[in-house]
Amino acid sequence: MGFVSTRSFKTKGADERPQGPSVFRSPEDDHLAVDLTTQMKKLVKVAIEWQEVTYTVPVGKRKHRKQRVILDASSGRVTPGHLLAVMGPTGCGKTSLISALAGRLPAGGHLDGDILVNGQPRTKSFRNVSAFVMQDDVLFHNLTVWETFMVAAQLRLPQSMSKQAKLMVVRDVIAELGLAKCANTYIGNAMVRGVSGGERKRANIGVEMMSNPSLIFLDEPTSGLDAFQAQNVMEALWSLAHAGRTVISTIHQPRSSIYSMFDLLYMLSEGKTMYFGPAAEATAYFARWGFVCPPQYNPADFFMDFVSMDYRTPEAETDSRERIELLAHAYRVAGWRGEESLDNIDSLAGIPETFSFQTNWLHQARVLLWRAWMQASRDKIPLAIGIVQMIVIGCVLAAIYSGMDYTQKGINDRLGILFFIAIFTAFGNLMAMLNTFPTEKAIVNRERAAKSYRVSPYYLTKLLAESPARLVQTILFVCIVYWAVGLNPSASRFFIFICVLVLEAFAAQALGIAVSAAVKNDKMALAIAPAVTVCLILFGGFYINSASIPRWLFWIQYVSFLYWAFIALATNEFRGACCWSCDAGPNAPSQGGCLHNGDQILNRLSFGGYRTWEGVLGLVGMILLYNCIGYLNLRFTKPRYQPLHALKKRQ
Ligand SMILES: Nc1ncnc2c1ncn2[C@@H]1O[C@H](COP(=O)(O)OP(=O)(O)OP(=O)(O)O)[C@@H](O)[C@H]1O
Repeated sequence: MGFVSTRSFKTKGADERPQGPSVFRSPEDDHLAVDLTTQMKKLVKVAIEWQEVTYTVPVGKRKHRKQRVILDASSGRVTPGHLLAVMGPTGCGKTSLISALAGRLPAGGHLDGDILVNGQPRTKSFRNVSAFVMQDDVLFHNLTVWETFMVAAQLRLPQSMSKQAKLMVVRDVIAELGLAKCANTYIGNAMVRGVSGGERKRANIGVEMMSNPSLIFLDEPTSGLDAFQAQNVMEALWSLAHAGRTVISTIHQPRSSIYSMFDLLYMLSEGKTMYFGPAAEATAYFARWGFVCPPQYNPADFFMDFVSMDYRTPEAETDSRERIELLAHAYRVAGWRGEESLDNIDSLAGIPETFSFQTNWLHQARVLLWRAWMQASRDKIPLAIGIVQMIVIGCVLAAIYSGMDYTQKGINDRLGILFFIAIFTAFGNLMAMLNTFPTEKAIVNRERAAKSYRVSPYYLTKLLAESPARLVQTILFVCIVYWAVGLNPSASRFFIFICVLVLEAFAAQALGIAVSAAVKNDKMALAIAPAVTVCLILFGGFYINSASIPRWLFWIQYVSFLYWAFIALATNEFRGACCWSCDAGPNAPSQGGCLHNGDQILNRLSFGGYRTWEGVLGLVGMILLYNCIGYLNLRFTKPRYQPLHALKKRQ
C-alpha cells in the first residue's frame, strides 16, 4: 500500500469540511504523489494486545511503604481501523493504561503482564510504528502550523527523502487533520493570538503524525476544548483510525455524538476493568447487570455515574465500592476479550529493530537553528521590554552617578556602579533565559522521545539564536551608561568593558540553562536560579573581600561568574589610573588610609595580582563550565520509561 492511499481518508461529515488538498495541491502534485509512493514509509497494519497488565507503584514512607495497584489485570486487543476510547472517572488509571501500552510509563513502578504487538512482544521496532500524543500541546508559539509541521518533517522523516516529498507529507497531514485554513496562522500562546484550542490540539497530533505511525496513543486529546472543538478533534481521530491505523485515546465524558464515533470502549474504575468491547454494545452489556440507560440519555454520562466512587458519606463509599467490585467481577467472568481476528495484520519483520535518528547532526543543526532563530526573532515583546529596561535603567544610573569625582568617596561610588552593572547584567540575562527555556524543555523532551534530534545541535543552536538579543541589549546599555557616568575615558577600556559585559551576559544565560535543565519545571527554575545567583553575588568580591572569606568556602568565588566579571571590570577601570585626592569628599565618613591610585584600590579589593585578561579568561571558563553543566543536565535528565519488552513478573 502506498503512502497517498494510506493517508487518504473520509471522515464523518468530511464532505462538508474544507478540503486541505484542494488548497495546497496543484494538478502536477498528483504525478509527484505517484513518485512519492516509492519514497514513503508504508503504513503497516498493527494490532496491539495486552493480557493481565498490572501496574503497581510504591506509596508511603520507607518503613510503611505499600504497593498501590493502579491497573489491575487489564486485558484487551485493538486491531487496525479501530478507535478505542479509554474512559473512566478521574484517577482511575486511564493515563497509566495508555502509557503502559505506549511504552511511556515512568520507570519506578512495577509493570507486569504481556503486551504484544502483532502477536509479538514489543521491541524497539515498536517505536518506529507508534506515536504518543501527550495531553499538553507543547509547541513553539512563534511558528505557524505549516512551519511547525515542516520542521517536524525535516527532523522525523529520512534525510534521503526529497524536499518535495516532505512538502507532500506536510500537506497530507494538514489535510487529514482539517488544518488547511489555519496552516499559515501562528500556533500562539497566552500572549500571542494564534490558532484555536482545537486547532492547536490537532497541530499537536499532526506533529506526531509526521512519521506516518500505524498505532497512535493520545492522552485526553479533547481536554480544555469546547464541545465543537472536541468534536473536530475526535472526527480527525476517527479519520486516522478508519484510514487503517490503530488509535487508542483516553477521554473524559464525551458528548453523545463523540461517543458514537468510538469503535471500542474500555471503561475503567479504580484500575479495574468495568467493560471492554464494542462501544455500541456497552449499553446492552450494562443493562444486563441492571444499569439500564434511559432513552435520549448520553451513555457516556450514564456509565460515569455508576462506575465512579462516591465519597460523600461512608455508606455511599461502601455502596459504590461494592458496585465497582461487582462490575469488575462480572466483566472477568462474562466480558468480551476482543475476538477480532489478527489475520489482517502485517508482519513487523521489515521494521528496523533500532529506533534511531533519521537525519545527521548537521541537518539537525540547520533545521534547529532556523527554528530557534524564528522563535527568538519573532518574540518582539520580550525583546522590546528588554531594550526599554536597558534604556530606563541606563538613564537612572546616569542621573545618579553622573557626579562621580576623584575623591575617596568617588572610589566607593565607582566600585558601586561597576558591581551594580555586573549584577544587573547577570539578572537581566538570567531571567530572559528562565522565561523561555523551561517551557521549551517540555518540547525538547517530547521531541527527544521521538528521536527527532540529538541534544548537542539543539543546545548549540539555542545559544546561537539567543546571542544577538544578548549582544544588542548589552551594547545598548553600556553605550548609555559608560560615558554618562564618566568611567575610564580610554576608548580601548570602553571596548573591553563591552566585551566583559557581553561575556558576563553569556555566562548568566548559560547559568539559566544549567539550572532550568536540572529541575522539573519553570516554577522550580524561577525559585532556584535567583537564589544561586544571589549566592554567587555574595562571593563576587564586592560585599566580602577575598581575604576575609573562610578557607572552606573559598572555592565558591572561583565558580562565581560575578567574581570574574568584577575582577575584569575593576582592573579595566582602575589598573594604571590615578589620581584620587585624599579628600574624603562632602559628607563622607572619615576613612582610614588614603587610596591615591588605581593599583592601590585594586590591592584593597585583593585584586592586585590580577590583570583584565585574567578576569576575561575566568569568565570564558565560567561560560564553558555552566554550559557543560547545562548540556549534561539536559542530556541526562530526560524522562526514563519502563522497558518495552520483558515485563517483570510479579513474585
Ligand atoms: N508513580 C505514581 N506514584 C503514585 N501514584 C501514582 C503514580 N502514577 C499514578 N498514580 C496514581 O494512580 C492513579 C491513576 O493515575 P492516572 O494518571 O493513570 O489516572 P487518570 O485516570 O488518567 O486520571 P485523570 O483522568 O485525572 O487524568 C491516580 O490516583 C494517580 O495519582
